[in-house]
Amino acid sequence: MGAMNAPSSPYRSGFACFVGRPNAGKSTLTNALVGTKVAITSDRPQTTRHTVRGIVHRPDAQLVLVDTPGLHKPRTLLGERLNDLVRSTWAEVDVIGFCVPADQKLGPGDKFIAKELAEIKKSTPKVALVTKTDLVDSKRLAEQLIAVQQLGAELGIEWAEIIPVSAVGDKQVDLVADLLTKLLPEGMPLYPDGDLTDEPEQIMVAELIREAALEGVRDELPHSLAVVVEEMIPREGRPADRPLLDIHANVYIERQSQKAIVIGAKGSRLKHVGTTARKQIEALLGTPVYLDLHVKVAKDWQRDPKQLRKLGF
Ligand SMILES: Nc1nc2c(ncn2[C@@H]2O[C@H](COP(=O)(O)OP(=O)(O)OP(=O)(O)O)[C@@H](O)[C@H]2O)c(=O)[nH]1
Repeated sequence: MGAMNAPSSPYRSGFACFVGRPNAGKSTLTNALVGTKVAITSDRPQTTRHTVRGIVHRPDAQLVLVDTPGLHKPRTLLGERLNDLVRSTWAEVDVIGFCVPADQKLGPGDKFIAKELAEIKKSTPKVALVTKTDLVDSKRLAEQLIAVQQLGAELGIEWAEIIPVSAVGDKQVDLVADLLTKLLPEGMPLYPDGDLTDEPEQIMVAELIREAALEGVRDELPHSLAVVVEEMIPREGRPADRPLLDIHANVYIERQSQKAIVIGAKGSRLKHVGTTARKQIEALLGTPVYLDLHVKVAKDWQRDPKQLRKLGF
């Protein structure tokens, strides 16, 4: 039978990244597509600092999602590095998804990013994703779809697709995967089946600690906190059925005065941060963890290239 039928569609593989202003729903959509929590989401902007990949495996395609930090107006060296990282990621991927939330009018932030997008080579397909459709009625959604269409026309971007999607409401998530994979080049699988992310574990662990340390004090320490996992080693002499992973991590802040905020009265806050992070790390790695946290001052690390390198930027 097979020989007479139209040839089956070729295997496709490649990279996609979602761009959009902070809080546009990029991480949540990545997680919904991959089906497991890989990127760190939060209801506060700019928590995604590292390139985190999620991998969608399909019988006929493999879609590797590269999650970038939000592009923003650089104020510090760190800001510039992040923007460079974003741009170099855009230039390398096979398809770009431009995310705009349905519940907010297009603003200068979206235009700033769309303008950058217009500069990316024509051969890279660009898809517009109107996210969070569960938050609006159909009239508002239609308006947003038109606004996105017009923004593209204004800037000379030809959208390969404009797709409304709700990651939280699980509406059209599969369609997004279908349409993105169709736009990928033909090619072999890039990762072994079953891999969900190639983000090194230490970076994911550091992200979880950073999230916990920022909880509730983001206004006081918005960008001045970095976490480095110094080591992760299985505790020696444990019985095979009761393993324990020792994790030593440093929380870096910029100024001595911020130390008190992180540590709290008699160390109460740091203890809470440690417990919260430990539970999440245990869930991520599937093993009991002993987490040892130290708070250190790295003076003005955002402006110092040597410190930035040490902190992984
Ligand atoms: N109602 C609803 N909320 C959503 C949806 N997708 C994301 N959100 C919420 O919007 C907020 C931001 O989502 P993220 O996925 O962290 O956004 P992001 O674009 O990755 O943000 P940055 O990492 O700051 O760039 C979170 O509170 C999410 O829960 C959705 O489909 N529906």
